[in-house]
Amino acid sequence: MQTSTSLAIDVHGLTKRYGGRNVVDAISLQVETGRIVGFLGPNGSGKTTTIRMICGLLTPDAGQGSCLGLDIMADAIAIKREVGYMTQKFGLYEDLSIRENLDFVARLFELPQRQQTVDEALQRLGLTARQEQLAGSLSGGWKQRLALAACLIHQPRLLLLDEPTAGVDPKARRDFWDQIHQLAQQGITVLVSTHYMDEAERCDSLVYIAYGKILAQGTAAAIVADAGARNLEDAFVKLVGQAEDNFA
Ligand SMILES: Nc1ncnc2c1ncn2[C@@H]1O[C@H](COP(=O)(O)OP(=O)(O)OP(=O)(O)O)[C@@H](O)[C@H]1O
Repeated sequence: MQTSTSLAIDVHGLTKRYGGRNVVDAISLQVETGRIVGFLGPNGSGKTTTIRMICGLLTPDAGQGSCLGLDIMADAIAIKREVGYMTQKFGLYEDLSIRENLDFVARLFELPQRQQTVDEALQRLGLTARQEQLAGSLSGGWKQRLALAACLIHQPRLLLLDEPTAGVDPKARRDFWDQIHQLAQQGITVLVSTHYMDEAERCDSLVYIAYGKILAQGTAAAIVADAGARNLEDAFVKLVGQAEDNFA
Protein backbone atom coordinates (compact mmCIF):
# COMPACT_ATOMS: atom_id res chain seq x y z
CA MET A 1 0.00 0.00 0.00
CA GLN A 2 1.32 3.39 -1.02
CA THR A 3 1.76 5.92 1.76
CA SER A 4 0.86 9.51 0.98
CA THR A 5 4.40 10.76 1.73
CA SER A 6 5.82 9.00 -1.37
CA LEU A 7 3.25 10.71 -3.58
CA ALA A 8 4.27 14.01 -5.14
CA ILE A 9 0.73 14.48 -6.46
CA ASP A 10 -2.33 13.05 -4.75
CA VAL A 11 -5.59 14.62 -5.92
CA HIS A 12 -9.16 13.33 -5.84
CA GLY A 13 -12.28 14.29 -7.74
CA LEU A 14 -10.81 17.46 -9.27
CA THR A 15 -13.53 19.22 -11.22
CA LYS A 16 -13.58 22.52 -13.10
CA ARG A 17 -16.67 23.92 -14.75
CA TYR A 18 -16.80 26.56 -17.49
CA GLY A 19 -20.05 27.69 -19.13
CA GLY A 20 -22.04 24.95 -17.41
CA ARG A 21 -19.70 22.22 -18.72
CA ASN A 22 -17.27 20.12 -16.65
CA VAL A 23 -14.05 20.61 -18.62
CA VAL A 24 -12.29 18.60 -15.91
CA ASP A 25 -14.63 16.02 -14.48
CA ALA A 26 -13.75 14.33 -11.19
CA ILE A 27 -10.15 13.52 -12.01
CA SER A 28 -8.16 11.59 -9.40
CA LEU A 29 -4.44 11.29 -9.92
CA GLN A 30 -1.54 9.92 -7.92
CA VAL A 31 2.06 10.45 -9.00
CA GLU A 32 4.93 8.86 -7.11
CA THR A 33 7.96 10.95 -6.24
CA GLY A 34 10.75 10.78 -8.81
CA ARG A 35 8.58 9.46 -11.63
CA ILE A 36 8.06 10.91 -15.10
CA VAL A 37 4.38 10.80 -15.92
CA GLY A 38 3.09 11.70 -19.36
CA PHE A 39 -0.26 13.50 -19.55
CA LEU A 40 -1.94 12.97 -22.92
CA GLY A 41 -5.26 13.72 -24.50
CA PRO A 42 -6.85 15.52 -27.46
CA ASN A 43 -6.88 19.33 -27.71
CA GLY A 44 -9.24 20.80 -25.17
CA SER A 45 -9.47 17.61 -23.10
CA GLY A 46 -8.57 19.40 -19.85
CA LYS A 47 -4.82 18.83 -19.39
CA THR A 48 -3.82 22.46 -18.81
CA THR A 49 -6.79 23.06 -16.50
CA THR A 50 -5.87 19.98 -14.45
CA ILE A 51 -2.21 21.00 -14.21
CA ARG A 52 -3.22 24.48 -13.03
CA MET A 53 -5.46 23.06 -10.32
CA ILE A 54 -2.68 20.74 -9.13
CA CYS A 55 -0.25 23.60 -8.61
CA GLY A 56 -2.75 25.94 -6.96
CA LEU A 57 -3.03 28.38 -9.88
CA LEU A 58 -6.69 27.56 -10.37
CA THR A 59 -9.25 26.74 -7.68
CA PRO A 60 -11.25 23.58 -8.40
CA ASP A 61 -15.06 23.72 -8.24
CA ALA A 62 -14.93 20.33 -6.54
CA GLY A 63 -12.30 17.91 -5.35
CA GLN A 64 -9.30 18.15 -3.11
CA GLY A 65 -5.78 16.92 -2.71
CA SER A 66 -2.15 17.61 -2.12
CA CYS A 67 0.87 18.54 -4.15
CA LEU A 68 4.22 17.75 -2.50
CA GLY A 69 2.30 17.13 0.73
CA LEU A 70 0.79 20.63 0.61
CA ASP A 71 -2.95 21.25 0.33
CA ILE A 72 -3.83 22.48 -3.19
CA MET A 73 -6.40 24.95 -1.82
CA ALA A 74 -4.89 26.18 1.45
CA ASP A 75 -1.18 26.09 0.55
CA ALA A 76 -1.19 27.46 -3.00
CA ILE A 77 1.57 29.98 -2.31
CA ALA A 78 3.84 27.40 -0.68
CA ILE A 79 3.25 25.05 -3.62
CA LYS A 80 4.41 27.71 -6.10
CA ARG A 81 7.76 27.87 -4.31
CA GLU A 82 8.29 24.10 -4.71
CA VAL A 83 6.99 23.61 -8.25
CA GLY A 84 8.46 24.51 -11.62
CA TYR A 85 5.69 25.23 -14.12
CA MET A 86 6.55 25.54 -17.80
CA THR A 87 3.78 26.53 -20.17
CA GLN A 88 3.44 26.20 -23.93
CA LYS A 89 4.05 29.91 -24.32
CA PHE A 90 7.44 30.71 -22.87
CA GLY A 91 6.88 33.45 -20.34
CA LEU A 92 10.19 35.15 -21.01
CA TYR A 93 11.14 38.71 -21.82
CA GLU A 94 12.26 38.83 -25.43
CA ASP A 95 14.12 42.12 -24.99
CA LEU A 96 16.17 40.83 -22.06
CA SER A 97 19.24 38.63 -22.43
CA ILE A 98 19.32 35.02 -21.28
CA ARG A 99 21.20 36.07 -18.15
CA GLU A 100 18.82 38.97 -17.42
CA ASN A 101 15.81 36.69 -17.79
CA LEU A 102 17.22 34.20 -15.30
CA ASP A 103 18.25 36.97 -12.93
CA PHE A 104 14.72 38.37 -13.10
CA VAL A 105 13.19 35.01 -12.17
CA ALA A 106 15.73 34.61 -9.34
CA ARG A 107 14.64 38.03 -8.00
CA LEU A 108 10.97 37.02 -8.14
CA PHE A 109 11.77 34.02 -5.97
CA GLU A 110 13.93 36.25 -3.73
CA LEU A 111 16.77 33.74 -4.03
CA PRO A 112 19.95 34.42 -2.05
CA GLN A 113 23.34 34.59 -3.88
CA ARG A 114 21.62 35.45 -7.14
CA GLN A 115 24.73 35.79 -9.26
CA GLN A 116 25.99 32.35 -8.29
CA THR A 117 22.53 30.82 -8.71
CA VAL A 118 22.23 32.29 -12.22
CA ASP A 119 25.78 31.13 -13.10
CA GLU A 120 24.89 27.60 -12.05
CA ALA A 121 21.61 27.66 -13.98
CA LEU A 122 23.43 28.86 -17.12
CA GLN A 123 26.01 26.13 -16.76
CA ARG A 124 23.53 23.32 -16.06
CA LEU A 125 21.58 24.01 -19.25
CA GLY A 126 24.61 24.78 -21.44
CA LEU A 127 23.65 28.46 -21.77
CA THR A 128 26.82 30.14 -20.47
CA ALA A 129 28.30 30.97 -23.88
CA ARG A 130 25.03 32.61 -24.98
CA GLN A 131 24.19 34.41 -21.75
CA GLU A 132 24.31 37.89 -23.32
CA GLN A 133 22.08 36.95 -26.26
CA LEU A 134 18.57 38.46 -26.28
CA ALA A 135 15.86 35.88 -25.60
CA GLY A 136 13.89 37.21 -28.58
CA SER A 137 16.70 36.27 -30.97
CA LEU A 138 16.88 32.62 -29.88
CA SER A 139 15.61 29.66 -31.91
CA GLY A 140 12.70 27.61 -30.51
CA GLY A 141 15.04 24.99 -29.04
CA TRP A 142 17.20 27.53 -27.19
CA LYS A 143 14.13 29.41 -25.95
CA GLN A 144 12.83 26.16 -24.58
CA ARG A 145 16.16 25.49 -22.86
CA LEU A 146 16.02 28.95 -21.30
CA ALA A 147 12.43 28.37 -20.17
CA LEU A 148 13.50 25.12 -18.52
CA ALA A 149 16.44 26.85 -16.82
CA ALA A 150 14.02 29.53 -15.56
CA CYS A 151 11.57 27.04 -14.14
CA LEU A 152 14.41 25.12 -12.40
CA ILE A 153 16.13 28.13 -10.85
CA HIS A 154 14.43 27.85 -7.45
CA GLN A 155 15.24 24.11 -7.31
CA PRO A 156 11.67 22.80 -7.45
CA ARG A 157 10.84 19.25 -6.36
CA LEU A 158 8.11 18.89 -8.98
CA LEU A 159 8.07 19.97 -12.62
CA LEU A 160 4.75 20.54 -14.35
CA LEU A 161 5.50 20.84 -18.04
CA ASP A 162 2.64 21.78 -20.34
CA GLU A 163 3.53 20.80 -23.91
CA PRO A 164 7.10 21.98 -23.39
CA THR A 165 8.34 20.76 -26.76
CA ALA A 166 5.56 22.11 -29.00
CA GLY A 167 7.17 23.51 -32.14
CA VAL A 168 10.70 22.44 -31.22
CA ASP A 169 12.90 20.48 -33.62
CA PRO A 170 13.66 16.74 -33.07
CA LYS A 171 17.26 17.24 -31.88
CA ALA A 172 16.19 19.85 -29.31
CA ARG A 173 13.33 17.59 -28.21
CA ARG A 174 15.76 14.71 -27.69
CA ASP A 175 18.15 16.92 -25.69
CA PHE A 176 15.22 18.16 -23.64
CA TRP A 177 14.14 14.62 -22.78
CA ASP A 178 17.69 13.63 -21.81
CA GLN A 179 17.58 16.58 -19.42
CA ILE A 180 14.22 15.46 -18.01
CA HIS A 181 15.59 11.99 -17.33
CA GLN A 182 18.62 13.44 -15.55
CA LEU A 183 16.33 15.55 -13.38
CA ALA A 184 14.20 12.53 -12.50
CA GLN A 185 17.36 10.65 -11.50
CA GLN A 186 18.01 13.48 -9.04
CA GLY A 187 14.59 12.78 -7.49
CA ILE A 188 12.55 15.47 -9.23
CA THR A 189 9.03 14.40 -10.15
CA VAL A 190 7.78 15.33 -13.62
CA LEU A 191 4.24 15.57 -14.97
CA VAL A 192 4.48 16.46 -18.66
CA SER A 193 1.74 16.95 -21.20
CA THR A 194 2.55 16.13 -24.80
CA HIS A 195 0.98 15.22 -28.11
CA TYR A 196 4.09 13.33 -29.26
CA MET A 197 4.00 9.53 -29.06
CA ASP A 198 7.80 9.18 -28.97
CA GLU A 199 7.82 11.39 -25.87
CA ALA A 200 5.02 9.35 -24.30
CA GLU A 201 7.21 6.26 -24.76
CA ARG A 202 9.94 7.94 -22.70
CA CYS A 203 7.68 8.38 -19.65
CA ASP A 204 7.56 5.90 -16.75
CA SER A 205 3.78 5.89 -17.00
CA LEU A 206 0.97 7.69 -18.80
CA VAL A 207 -2.40 9.21 -18.03
CA TYR A 208 -4.73 9.64 -20.98
CA ILE A 209 -7.72 11.99 -20.72
CA ALA A 210 -10.57 13.07 -22.97
CA TYR A 211 -13.70 15.08 -22.19
CA GLY A 212 -12.16 15.91 -18.83
CA LYS A 213 -12.06 12.27 -17.70
CA ILE A 214 -9.22 9.78 -17.34
CA LEU A 215 -9.71 7.06 -19.95
CA ALA A 216 -6.54 5.05 -19.29
CA GLN A 217 -3.44 5.07 -17.15
CA GLY A 218 -0.40 2.87 -16.66
CA THR A 219 2.71 2.05 -18.63
CA ALA A 220 2.63 2.53 -22.40
CA ALA A 221 2.85 -1.25 -22.86
CA ALA A 222 -0.07 -1.91 -20.51
CA ILE A 223 -2.26 0.72 -22.18
CA VAL A 224 -1.55 -0.77 -25.63
CA ALA A 225 -2.25 -4.30 -24.38
CA ASP A 226 -5.46 -3.35 -22.53
CA ALA A 227 -6.81 -1.55 -25.60
CA GLY A 228 -5.94 -4.52 -27.84
CA ALA A 229 -4.08 -2.03 -30.05
CA ARG A 230 -0.95 -2.23 -32.19
CA ASN A 231 0.69 0.81 -30.70
CA LEU A 232 0.07 3.77 -28.42
CA GLU A 233 -1.43 5.96 -31.11
CA ASP A 234 -3.93 3.24 -32.07
CA ALA A 235 -4.76 2.72 -28.40
CA PHE A 236 -5.57 6.42 -27.96
CA VAL A 237 -7.62 6.55 -31.16
CA LYS A 238 -9.64 3.57 -29.89
CA LEU A 239 -10.08 5.05 -26.43
CA VAL A 240 -11.22 8.43 -27.67
CA GLY A 241 -13.58 6.78 -30.16
CA GLN A 242 -15.24 4.88 -27.30
CA ALA A 243 -15.35 8.07 -25.21
CA GLU A 244 -17.06 9.97 -28.06
CA ASP A 245 -19.87 7.42 -27.95
CA ASN A 246 -20.22 7.82 -24.18
CA PHE A 247 -19.53 11.47 -23.42
CA ALA A 248 -19.65 13.62 -26.56
N1 LIG B 1 -10.75 30.28 -18.62
C1 LIG B 1 -11.55 29.52 -19.38
N2 LIG B 1 -12.81 29.91 -19.67
C2 LIG B 1 -13.63 29.14 -20.41
N3 LIG B 1 -13.28 27.95 -20.94
C3 LIG B 1 -12.03 27.51 -20.68
C4 LIG B 1 -11.11 28.26 -19.90
N4 LIG B 1 -9.94 27.56 -19.81
C5 LIG B 1 -10.13 26.43 -20.53
N5 LIG B 1 -11.38 26.40 -21.05
C6 LIG B 1 -11.95 25.32 -21.87
O1 LIG B 1 -11.75 24.12 -21.15
C7 LIG B 1 -11.46 23.04 -22.03
C8 LIG B 1 -10.16 22.38 -21.59
O2 LIG B 1 -9.08 23.27 -21.87
P1 LIG B 1 -7.56 22.90 -21.55
O3 LIG B 1 -6.76 24.07 -21.96
O4 LIG B 1 -7.46 22.45 -20.13
O5 LIG B 1 -7.32 21.67 -22.50
P2 LIG B 1 -5.95 20.97 -22.95
O6 LIG B 1 -6.18 19.50 -22.86
O7 LIG B 1 -4.81 21.53 -22.20
O8 LIG B 1 -5.86 21.39 -24.50
P3 LIG B 1 -4.59 21.54 -25.49
O9 LIG B 1 -4.02 20.18 -25.74
O10 LIG B 1 -5.21 22.13 -26.71
O11 LIG B 1 -3.62 22.48 -24.82
C9 LIG B 1 -11.40 23.63 -23.43
O12 LIG B 1 -12.65 23.41 -24.04
C10 LIG B 1 -11.19 25.12 -23.19
O13 LIG B 1 -11.73 25.88 -24.21
